[in-house]
Amino acid sequence: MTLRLENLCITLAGRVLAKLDLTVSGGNVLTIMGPSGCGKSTVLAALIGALPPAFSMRGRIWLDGVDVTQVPTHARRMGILFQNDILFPHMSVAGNLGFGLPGNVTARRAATDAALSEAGLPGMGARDPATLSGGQRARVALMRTLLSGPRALLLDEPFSSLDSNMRASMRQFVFERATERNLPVILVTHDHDDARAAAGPVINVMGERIQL
Ligand SMILES: Nc1ncnc2c1ncn2[C@@H]1O[C@H](COP(=O)(O)OP(=O)(O)OP(=O)(O)O)[C@@H](O)[C@H]1O
Repeated sequence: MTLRLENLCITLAGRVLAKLDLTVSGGNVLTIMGPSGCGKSTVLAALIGALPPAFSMRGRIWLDGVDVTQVPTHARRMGILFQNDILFPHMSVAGNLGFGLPGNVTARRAATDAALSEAGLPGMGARDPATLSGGQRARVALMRTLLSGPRALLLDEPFSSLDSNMRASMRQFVFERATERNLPVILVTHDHDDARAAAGPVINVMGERIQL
């Protein structure tokens, strides 16, 4: 799968905030870094089709050769993961994983069981998410996103609430899942170790290369 940002230009009050023209192919990670407030999260909001009204955008967004610029968020199939991604507290782990999944009970059960195993949590579907560790919750949040069948994965500081050991293993877990599924990934981070581990190009919101 391929994600292409064609001459994307995002403005806020007449000022250019971000300018990107690039392609990310499946299994590759593009990292966006830059100071607080420079527009990193705004770029991701534009990609999922949820740009706040204060901003305007020109250019096109392509997923696998399909122009999704005007496709509404729910139909766009961009998976996004945030820092401190919240699992629904009133649902079990399996309930979280199966939320919104199509198919009958048996099909949903099979999908959530497979996701639990992949997350290293086999048989833990009935658990209350509050009883999981931070790393376990992060893996469930990723698997929930992946179960929705995204065609690209956007990561907004998804590792920053984890301690450094957990952070390294979660990074590896996320990048492996994305590679297996051939998903293009855009990672927003402040962390140089994250950027190095991503092993792809590192740019700012103007598309300029950053040397680590
Ligand atoms: N809904 C909004 N309406 C108007 N301006 C906004 C809105 N959301 C963010 N901004 C402004 O847009 C700019 C970019 O914000 P954004 O959240 O994309 O930055 P960021 O690079 O992700 O920052 P951080 O690293 O702190 O998360 C900032 O100047 C911010 O104040």
